[in-house]
Amino acid sequence: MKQPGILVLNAGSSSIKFLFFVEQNDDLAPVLRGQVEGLHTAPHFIARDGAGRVVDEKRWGEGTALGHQGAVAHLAAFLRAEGSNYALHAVGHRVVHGGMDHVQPERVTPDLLRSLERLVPLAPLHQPHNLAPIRLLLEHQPDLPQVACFDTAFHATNEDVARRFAIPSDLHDAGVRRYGFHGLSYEYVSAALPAHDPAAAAGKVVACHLGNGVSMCAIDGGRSVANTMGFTAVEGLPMGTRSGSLDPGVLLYLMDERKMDARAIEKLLYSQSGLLGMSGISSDMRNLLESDDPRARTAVDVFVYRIRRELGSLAAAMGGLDALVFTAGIGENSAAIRERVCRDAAWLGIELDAKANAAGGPRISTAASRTAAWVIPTNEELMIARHTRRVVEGRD
Ligand SMILES: Nc1ncnc2c1ncn2[C@@H]1O[C@H](COP(=O)(O)OP(=O)(O)O)[C@@H](O)[C@H]1O
Ligand SMILES: CC(=O)OP(=O)(O)O
Ligand SMILES: [Mg+2]
Repeated sequence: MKQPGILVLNAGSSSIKFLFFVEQNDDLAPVLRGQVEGLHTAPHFIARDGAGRVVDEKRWGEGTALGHQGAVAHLAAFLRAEGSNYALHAVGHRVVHGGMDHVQPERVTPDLLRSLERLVPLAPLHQPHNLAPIRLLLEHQPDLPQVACFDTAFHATNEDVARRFAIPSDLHDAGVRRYGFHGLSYEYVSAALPAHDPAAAAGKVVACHLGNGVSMCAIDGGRSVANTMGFTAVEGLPMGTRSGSLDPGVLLYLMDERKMDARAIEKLLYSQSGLLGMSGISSDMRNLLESDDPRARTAVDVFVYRIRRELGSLAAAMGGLDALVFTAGIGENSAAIRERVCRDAAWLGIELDAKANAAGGPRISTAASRTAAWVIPTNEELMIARHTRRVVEGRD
């Protein structure tokens, strides 16, 4: 008999990541995982089994415009062959923006898809790509259960005061408000923290999702109370290629004096700013940390400085701090960035254990540290698989 499984898709702007989960000891375990990356440059597909062995790989030549549709078609063919021991039971998708109306994982219907399409302008780098495979599957396999899991949903617990921009309230009522993102990552980290630090998990935590997209979240008693990202995933901290927050007056200046239109400003803020824009070298933190170019140093300094300021702000929003948690590509892998952030946070009671930090944690603060610091690798895909199983089967 074929083992039923859940396929999870996390479709980004230039890559599609997938994992195939099956039931194991009451939880879900990945038996296949992989990605198609470089969709617009030199596409590369790689798939591994549960033990990490490469089971399939394909490279397309430089300049091949495989696109999301081509990547999904390749993935479907791979899963038909390699996944023949498994039965595809349901598909779970990461969808970055759920807007005002979608605050928990939902079964996909044509109506839901139409509603999510209206949010494309609020997440131009993510939403169109998140929705493309949903649309394809809805067309070709309408009976296959699909579940959309939203990055915004975890922040639905934020109070009104944390959500409002100080603009006329009719705009707020129309949805121009702060939503917050990386919620699947924060939800996973919150679910994992009690096993490490039950007292902090019941208390006040700031989690730092430092990846290509970067945000920080204040979590009190397991509930999100504030997030550095807002209406779109461009607010807050500087990111790989996104600017983070800037004086709205800059936008008016760019329009009036530089004659830039919305598309040109979008390109500037989403694709040409952040670490890449400041350094002129790379959006990849590894390259900047290795470089001795002063512009690379400036980019890293600004990145760390903004984290320092946001940490104070998020701790203030909760009136205290019991633990700081690092996650995602930079947070999980860069001891140097963690060290700088923790040293800046000494005033909040964090005392770094340099050896533990160099070793990657999980606990990177000393036993005597008043406030704990942890490294907890995120797992957005497992969170999506769990949500998908719950929505489709009505159980956890
Ligand atoms: N060892 C490392 N040191 C510093 N940065 C790292 C390291 N490994 C990965 N990163 C950084 O993590 C970022 C990508 O994070 P990731 O969470 O994988 O992003 P995505 O949002 O694409 O899932 C890149 O800036 C990359 O440079
Ligand atoms: C919401 C967001 O910024 O996502 P990512 O980190 O995948 O770009
Ligand atoms: Mg990410």
